[in-house]
Amino acid sequence: MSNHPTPAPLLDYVTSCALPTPWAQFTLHAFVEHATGKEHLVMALGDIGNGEPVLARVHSECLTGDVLFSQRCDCGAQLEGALKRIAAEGRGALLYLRQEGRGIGLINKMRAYRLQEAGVDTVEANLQLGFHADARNYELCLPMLEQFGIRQVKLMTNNPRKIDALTRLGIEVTERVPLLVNRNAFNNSYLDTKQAKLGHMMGTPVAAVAEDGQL
Ligand SMILES: Nc1nc2c(ncn2[C@@H]2O[C@H](COP(=O)(O)OP(=O)(O)OP(=O)(O)O)[C@@H](O)[C@H]2O)c(=O)[nH]1
Repeated sequence: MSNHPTPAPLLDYVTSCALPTPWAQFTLHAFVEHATGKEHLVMALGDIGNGEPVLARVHSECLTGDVLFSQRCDCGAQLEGALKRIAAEGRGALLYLRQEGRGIGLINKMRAYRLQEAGVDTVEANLQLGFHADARNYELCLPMLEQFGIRQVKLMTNNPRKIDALTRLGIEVTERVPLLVNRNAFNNSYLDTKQAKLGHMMGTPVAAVAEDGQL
């Protein structure tokens, strides 16, 4: 018998409901994180527990982009693009993690935006405020994916850190699906900085989410 105690669970699965969207009727699942009380979500579609790799997105909360239509980032368009792709495939999962502002929160992200308005880039702004360039970790993804029996994902991301993080957690990323959407005059230099300083794989951008969901 092992002397190692079983690690305490990071979060609890709480409940689910139907979530009709313009593209498909998802099931919304809610978890509560023990350490913070934050409510993390999974939008699921189709039979995601059948052992086949699941088209998946790990999406960090961005209230300004996801809800308030901000063009300063690509977050809202990525959220919409990912859901459209899952709907088109008829199967997939979007993990909605409450990691606003790359983990520094909304108010601090707004402070970082003010610094960017004064000329510094998105990474330097975080550092000037005393934060890491990217304060996120992805350990919650493991129990969230395990809840549905998901061990392999086709991950919609441009961020190599997400692929590394999931791989280290024991989730196999069988494929990376680029999510290049909504480069515009307001977020152009932000996206360039992500590529130059955070290692994002930005490839050839397209202007916007296409009507048919093909990105
Ligand atoms: N601190 C900070 N956070 C930002 C800024 N712009 C967007 N964010 C946050 O960054 C997170 C999204 O990160 P991104 O770098 O766009 O994307 P990613 O999640 O790393 O990678 P992808 O999977 O390719 O989208 C969200 O939590 C946003 O709120 C910014 O200028 N400063």
